[in-house]
Amino acid sequence: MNKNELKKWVSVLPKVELHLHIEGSLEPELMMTLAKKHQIKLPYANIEEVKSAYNFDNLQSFLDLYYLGASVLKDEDDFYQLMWNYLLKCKEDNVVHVEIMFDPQTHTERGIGFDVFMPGFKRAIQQAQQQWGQSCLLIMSFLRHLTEQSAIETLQASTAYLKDIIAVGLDSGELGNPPEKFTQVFKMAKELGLKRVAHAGEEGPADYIWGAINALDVHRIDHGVRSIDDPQLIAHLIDSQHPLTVCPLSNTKLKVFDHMQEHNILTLLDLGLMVTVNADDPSYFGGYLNDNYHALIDHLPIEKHHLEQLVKNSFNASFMTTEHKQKWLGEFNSG
Ligand SMILES: Nc1ncnc2[nH]cnc12
Ligand SMILES: [Zn+2]
Repeated sequence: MNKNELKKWVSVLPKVELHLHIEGSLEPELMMTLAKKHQIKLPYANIEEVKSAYNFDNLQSFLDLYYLGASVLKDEDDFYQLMWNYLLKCKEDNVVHVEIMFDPQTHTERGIGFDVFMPGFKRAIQQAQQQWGQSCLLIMSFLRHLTEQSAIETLQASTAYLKDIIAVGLDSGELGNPPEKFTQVFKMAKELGLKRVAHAGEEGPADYIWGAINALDVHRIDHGVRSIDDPQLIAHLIDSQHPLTVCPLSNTKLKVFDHMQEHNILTLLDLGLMVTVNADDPSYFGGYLNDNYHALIDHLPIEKHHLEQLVKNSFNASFMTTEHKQKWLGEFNSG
């Protein structure tokens, strides 16, 4: 298959997305509509100005605009619309199962509680489930630039919605906020029966990946591309098959790699790590899941068997039931 054929083939393949921040799927159009609805002043005159502001030097320069953008989300309908728009993209990209992160503290810090955003998210998810059988799980992510106490309070505030949440995660500014800072709250989450993921080794060192594994007992590492700096860690990840949820367009937009041709995803995959492809914050980084696969096809010497492995890995690395997994992988193997 040539590159165009590979792109078409992967576009229609049933896929899974495991690293997606719902707040990072807020498109400029909805951002401007909601700013107007709630009379919120943003430093952008129009949609073109929003888009042209999306030039980032590093993770923090992105996070500043991401939190600013999220400030337009205020009532239940806003959260419904945000989730609904993303789920429509899943349908378009044939993402049959998705595990979506949301950042409660981005909203609770502004006085907007679980009783506002959770019903909005759930309404959209139920509707997508009913309309086309969309499978969707939610991951509650703690902001690591805030204190562990704030994360504990967030976990406590989520009590009424724990049945709707599959896992906890850890995101926001990585450098200076090692996983060990959140040992206690991850232990509490584990005792509540929640699964665990954490961003590590995106901008931060390989040591933070060890920290996420050893102190937080995570099932998956979000990003993890800096694992390449530590041969012992690479050996461990090959052995343990801890999945890495890699986000190619995000990594180039945030200058983790200067160019897609320098991305190490194929190296990690060929070494035998359990690597997956994801979009992270699609509206900020220029593409949804298919766009991320297409970028790899455009810039790396990636072949059909690599793509098959990446897609299979994301089914295997997901938190869907074994039965559900077997159903999809069975269909995949039978062509
Ligand atoms: N790529 C990313 N890294 C850390 N925190 C985030 N929050 C949203 N996207 C993020
Ligand atoms: Zn992320």
